[in-house]
Amino acid sequence: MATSTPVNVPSKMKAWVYGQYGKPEDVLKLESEVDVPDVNDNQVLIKVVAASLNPVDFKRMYGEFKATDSPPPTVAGYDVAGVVVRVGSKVKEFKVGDEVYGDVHEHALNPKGCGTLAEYTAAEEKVLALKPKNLSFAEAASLPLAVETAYEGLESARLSACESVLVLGGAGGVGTFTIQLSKHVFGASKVAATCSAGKLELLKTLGADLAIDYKSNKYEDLPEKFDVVYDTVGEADRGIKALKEGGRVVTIVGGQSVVPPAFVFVVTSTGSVLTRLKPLIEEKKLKPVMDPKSPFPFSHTIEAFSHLQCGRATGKVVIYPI
Ligand SMILES: NC(=O)C1=CN([C@@H]2O[C@H](COP(=O)(O)OP(=O)(O)OC[C@H]3O[C@@H](n4cnc5c(N)ncnc54)[C@H](OP(=O)(O)O)[C@@H]3O)[C@@H](O)[C@H]2O)C=CC1
Ligand SMILES: CC[C@H]1OC(C)=C(O)C1=O
Repeated sequence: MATSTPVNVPSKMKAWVYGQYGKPEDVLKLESEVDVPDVNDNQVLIKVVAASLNPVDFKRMYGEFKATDSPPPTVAGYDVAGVVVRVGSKVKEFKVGDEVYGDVHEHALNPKGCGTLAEYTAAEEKVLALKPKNLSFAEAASLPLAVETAYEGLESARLSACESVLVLGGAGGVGTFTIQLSKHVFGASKVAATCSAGKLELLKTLGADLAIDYKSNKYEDLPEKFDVVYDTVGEADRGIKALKEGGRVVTIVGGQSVVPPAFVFVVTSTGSVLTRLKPLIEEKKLKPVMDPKSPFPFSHTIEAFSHLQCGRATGKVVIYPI
């Protein structure tokens, strides 16, 4: 069992909380007397240094997943980077003082416990990893849910070395990691990706061999076809038309009719993916991509949500300092 020196932890904290489903600007409130979460035997308590936003945050707030959600009141937020201040009795991998990061909700559509848009959060040991020393807390907070979705989604599509991939939505939180992982981890022979005209060069620096301006090109009409299409924008049906014989479309966007060879993928948060990618992160072969407006200070979280909801964020929207 990890040994630890007790750290003074207050009983109350600031946190962004919503008591009912609705739009962030209507229901999300900064409260100052929220109970600091307890930790069970398998959890650690984290002093939050940075957090990042994901579309699932506002979709959950709208009530899109109410059938499987833990009902409000809810502390919002999935991604965290911070410092361990307390460990449960069965925690083995971490000790007080460790710098950690992760997506605290193992099952994105069935989230339980405290979110990360708070001064403290609690998380199961298995969803966390040690923060790479070459990443700031803000950079680290930008990775977990998006990079795990990119990695696990590519695994589910069985992208293998020397195969080709088309990423629909290459400039987003998930898309920027999907390009990098396809090239530098999965060894794709050809990586193509779509974005608007102003982001073409960014996608090439991330590893795209071909960046397609989706506003002036219909990718499914291009002569080149792909083994895998990774859809982050809800275009699985069009993606099928861009496939080679035997190809497959992995889509991460719900609410669309999806037929084989397309399938829907939903991320499972696990620190093991972050640990597996740690050498690549330390070698700078896998890099965080922060939206130019990031980071937003904790007090500006509503503005951060508005920016993310516009659907034009480039890379990740990060909340720092907290
Ligand atoms: N199933 C799962 O496990 C998960 C699902 N998701 C879902 O995946 C989707 C993407 O998430 P995330 O990457 O965080 O989203 P982002 O908000 O980060 O995506 C924003 C990006 O999308 C790009 N974009 C928007 N429309 C298009 C389009 N038609 N073609 C190409 N690019 C486009 C924009 O680029 P531009 O300005 O150039 O248009 C922008 O850079 C969301 O719906 C999210 O809910 C996310 C994570 C996990
Ligand atoms: C099933 C798609 C849903 O799951 C996550 C994590 C999102 O962001 C979604 O839209």
